[in-house]
Formats: sequence, structure tokens, C-alpha cells
Amino acid sequence: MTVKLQMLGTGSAFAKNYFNNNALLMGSGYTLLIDCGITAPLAMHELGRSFEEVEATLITHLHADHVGGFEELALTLRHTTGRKMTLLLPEALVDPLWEHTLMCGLYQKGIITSLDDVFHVRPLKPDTMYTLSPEITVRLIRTPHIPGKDSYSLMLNEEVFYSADMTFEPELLTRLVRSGGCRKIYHDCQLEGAGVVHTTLEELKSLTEDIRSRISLMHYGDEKPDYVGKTSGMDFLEQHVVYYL
Ligand SMILES: Nc1ccn([C@@H]2O[C@@H]3COP(=O)(O)O[C@H]3[C@H]2O)c(=O)n1
Ligand SMILES: [Zn+2]
Ligand SMILES: [Zn+2]
Repeated sequence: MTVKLQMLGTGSAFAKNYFNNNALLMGSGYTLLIDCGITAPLAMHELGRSFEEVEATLITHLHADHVGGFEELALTLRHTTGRKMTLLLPEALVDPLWEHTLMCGLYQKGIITSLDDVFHVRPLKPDTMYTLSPEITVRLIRTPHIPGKDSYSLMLNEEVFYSADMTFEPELLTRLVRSGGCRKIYHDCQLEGAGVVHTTLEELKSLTEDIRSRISLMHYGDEKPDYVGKTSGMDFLEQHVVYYL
């Protein structure tokens, strides 16, 4: 079976017409949820999907549009089947996820006192390939987003680059394509204004055609319809559509 990608959402953090930029990666008998933002529970509901169908979740970084749905995910599973979700995350984010993001909402004295009480935690090292299922491998690549904030893009099956939120890294993208065997790039994209913490459309348009032709844009704002046909050949990833990886 070919691996498929379905975006729960393709929106930027504050988009209102699109759900948060989270994805389902589906192989035979294995579904991975990539990031679980504030809107992920509602997006799953609208797709008629349940977190019960997800084997594992993977976190790129600790912003609410990427991790804000984990409290609901954990408590929903706890109060239904009692199953602990497998949580794959960069090792550097394990303590901050609990201490800065989830402890406040999940803590129950003597019952839930650590991440391990609600998840099967599997810390991942960057630059290391992990086999998640017979059809899916993942490798974390640390990429810049906000100073002092760890953020990790993904190399899927060693041929598809899935960006976390990141600032422009033309050398990385060029290297991945020309010598890293990368045939597809899913990239976050800020359509308007200065990039600062994201890569802008103008920056991506400055890449050479051999790189641009592999790029699909995601994590965009509500102004996206105004930019269709104005992206120098890069297409927009659409939420809820199923793509072959
Ligand atoms: N220094 C910062 C930090 C954050 N932000 C905005 O907050 C959002 C958090 O989620 P995101 O998807 O990383 O996008 C960030 C910026 O919109 C920003 O614009 N500048
Ligand atoms: Zn984001
Ligand atoms: Zn972010």
C-alpha cells in the first residue's frame, strides 16, 4: 500500500478559514498524527475520524497550533478506552511539553503527575532515522523558527521533506533536492508581510525551478485564495484532501 497524507488543516496559527496545520500520515494499518493543535479534535470530528484510529502522534514544536489539542486527545482516550497514545517527540521537548504546556491542564494529584501517566513517550534524536511501520520512516531535522525555541522539520521515508514552522533555509532545501534524494517538499508559507518566524512566499519564489516544482505550500493564512496562480508554479496543499506521499 502506498503511504498517504491527509492534512487535518493547512492554516496558519491564526487562520479562521482553515484548521491548524496538522496531518495524518497513513500507511497500511498504521496512522501517524503529525502535530495536534487546538483545532485538531474538531478537524478529526469533521472528517469522521477518531483519535482511536491513530497509532502514534509526532510533535514538531511547542506552539498551540501544533500541540494545543493534546489535552483533549489524552483525556478523551483516558475516559473512553483508557489507552495511552504513543507520543513521538524530539528528546529536547519532552520536559518542556509537560512543564510548559500540558501539566497545568492534565495534572491530578497522585494520579497524573507526569507525561508518562497519559502517554507512551518515545523521545527521538535528531538526524536519526526511525522506522515507525513497515512503510514509514521519519528523521527529525532541526530547523530555525523562533530564537530559543526548538523546532524540527521531518524527512519522511527519506524522500519527502515536511517543514515544521521555519524561516527560509534555501541551502537546506537545495541540498535535500540535489543530493539528498528529496522528491517532494511540503513547506509552511507566509503569504503576506515579513517572514520573521516563517518562510515567505517571496522567499520560496526565489528558489530555482527544480526546487520550486517539488514544493506544495501549507500553513497559510486566510488570504490564500488571492494567491492562487501567483506562486511561480508551487501548488497549495488543501486540507482534508488525501495525497499520495
Ligand atoms: N516572535 C513571534 C512569535 C510568534 N509569532 C506568531 O505566533 C504564532 C505562533 O504559531 P506559529 O504558527 O509559529 O506562527 C506564529 C506567529 O504567527 C510571531 O509572529 N512572532
Ligand atoms: Zn504553526
Ligand atoms: Zn510555530
